[in-house]
Amino acid sequence: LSPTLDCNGRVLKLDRPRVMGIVNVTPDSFSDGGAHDTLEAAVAHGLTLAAEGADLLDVGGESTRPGAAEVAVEEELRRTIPVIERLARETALPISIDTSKPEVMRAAVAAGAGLINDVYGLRREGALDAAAALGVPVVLMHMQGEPRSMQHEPQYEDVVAEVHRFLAERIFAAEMAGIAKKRIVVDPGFGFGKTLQHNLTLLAQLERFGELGVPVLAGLSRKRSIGELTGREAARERVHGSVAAHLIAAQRGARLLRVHDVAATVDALKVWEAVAAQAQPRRAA
Ligand SMILES: Nc1nc2[nH]c(S[C@@H](C(=O)O)c3ccccc3)nc2c(=O)[nH]1
Repeated sequence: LSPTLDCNGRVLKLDRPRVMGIVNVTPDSFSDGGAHDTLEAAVAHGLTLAAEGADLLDVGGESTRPGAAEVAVEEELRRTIPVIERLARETALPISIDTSKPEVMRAAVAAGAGLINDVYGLRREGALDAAAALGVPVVLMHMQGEPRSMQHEPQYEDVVAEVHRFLAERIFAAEMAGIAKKRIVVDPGFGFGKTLQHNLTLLAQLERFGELGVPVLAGLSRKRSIGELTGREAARERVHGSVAAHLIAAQRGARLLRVHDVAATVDALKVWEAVAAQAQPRRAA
């Protein structure tokens, strides 16, 4: 399987695991918090991740922190659109917009974004039609419940089967709305309505999602589960655990890894790729 995604003219090859660098444009991610400072800092951060070897940049304006209040569409636009415009001009990388709102999807693609990354799986009103009309690839992620409530004792009969079924249904819904299957990526949504045990089970059985016939994205970077396993309270001290988790995800078929720490992940994947190339006959160039 060597799919490529045409992201608004910028091609993302998924012939091997690729690194999606996270550019959070939420005031709480840059201490000064002023709008202009936030914009400059976000653009600078995106350029740094590009220099570290990111294959694409994921721009998000809404902190989907559990318990977080919804961000109004105007605020989300104010945060993300200027950053996407600047990054689209200053890097050749594909840019994804991390949003669930159709208005933000439209404005982001107009500003140069080439991929929609929706943690809500295009379930908001108008999202499916907006994504279909925009003609860019989409990431469909599983979430149980809503961001505010998802971590209140999440439960599953069989977490892999239930997440698998949800993603199969979202793929079907997307195809019915006119989104070609070759433009779809799926994601089990680590940390979105899952306990540590659920996340570990999903990672251990990540290959199951390859059965859906579309590329798989994994995003564990600096998440609570990594903190619980390593005892690292501070997010920035979870780099090693995050790299380990993403290497396991790559080993189990993930072709997109959504990470904060691009340089560390790129290095780990270079080691993985060299060995993977040994194991099989010459991989397709
Ligand atoms: N496709 C895809 N998009 C994503 N956006 C995010 S936000 C997440 C974080 O820790 O980055 C997060 C979760 C909860 C609160 C704050 C931030 N996580 C994913 C993911 O796992 N997959």
